[in-house]
Amino acid sequence: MRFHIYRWLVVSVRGRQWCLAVPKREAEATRRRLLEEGILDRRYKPRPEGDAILLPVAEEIPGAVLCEVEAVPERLDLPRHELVGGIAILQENDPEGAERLLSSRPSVTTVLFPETPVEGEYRTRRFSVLAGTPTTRTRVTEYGLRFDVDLAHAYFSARLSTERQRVLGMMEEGEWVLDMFAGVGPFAITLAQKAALVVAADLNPAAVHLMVENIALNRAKNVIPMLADAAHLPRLGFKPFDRIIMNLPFAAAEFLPAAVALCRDGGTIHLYALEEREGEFLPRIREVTGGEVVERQVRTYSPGKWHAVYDVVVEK
Ligand SMILES: C[S@@+](CC[C@H](N)C(=O)[O-])C[C@H]1O[C@@H](n2cnc3c(N)ncnc32)[C@H](O)[C@@H]1O
Repeated sequence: MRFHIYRWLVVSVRGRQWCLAVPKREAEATRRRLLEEGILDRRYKPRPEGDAILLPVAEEIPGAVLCEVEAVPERLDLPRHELVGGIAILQENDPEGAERLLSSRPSVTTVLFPETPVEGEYRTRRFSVLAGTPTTRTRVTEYGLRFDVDLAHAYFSARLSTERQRVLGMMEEGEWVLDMFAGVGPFAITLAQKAALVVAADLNPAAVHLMVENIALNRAKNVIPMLADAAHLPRLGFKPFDRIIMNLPFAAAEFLPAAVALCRDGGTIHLYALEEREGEFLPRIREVTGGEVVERQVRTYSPGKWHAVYDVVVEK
């Protein structure tokens, strides 16, 4: 993600908080992106400064500066959390904070704490229930689509909603799309709105099970779900795809030769990768194609690491 930053340091004695200073015309779109990524610090009020708006952020992300901002009194005592449908995921194991959150937010029915990071081949986490209904299953509404998710059994991130819309915006009507690591189907079902056909594969039976339900829920009749290892897809004799989604940030680069084999000349691959320096995966991409590559930051992952997406035009 790229922000247009006005660089200056606002010095004050109290209430100093990391903020992004963004031009007023971009403030609302940036605020929404930061909110989706769980980076906006809603304990503090954004405020105008000259021709910019200062948006409080929860961590020192690139371009953030220390500013004085006013607290939002009624939210001060709510723990930091990420919302996925009716589930709130806390960053800290705080059962009392979980109860406060549950009673102050009518849309939240369950509060979870992740006992593990995202791990394993299926990219899932283990959770403990801190408050509310003991479940890891919920329904997410995203840009008019509905996705049933089970956070303990299949990967899902609400923080990628803007990214899915970005890719949808790049598409032409009638494209053939392949989602190699489709999870419960959020990319596949979103892109099906413009595609002629979407083939959506995943190795995790629980993810494919939910994807089948989500296809039906959204009446996406042009999505074909598959329980499959992406490595086998080139052997299945598909017509070359116009667009390929590779959202397996820890290992997607290993599948690049398979993706290039499955893509038509002039088609686009969206490769998601976890990186520590800009352009880290460019040499891997250059091993398989010489086409145009545009890289952008999707979201921060941990200090010094971020999720990047490479939009790669395949040249054969
Ligand atoms: C980071 S998740 C992305 C899911 C989905 N695209 C989304 O955005 O919600 C990666 C997915 O890849 C699946 N996966 C891992 N290795 C795979 C493989 N070799 N072939 C197919 N799917 C695989 C996992 O089960 C997981 O659901």
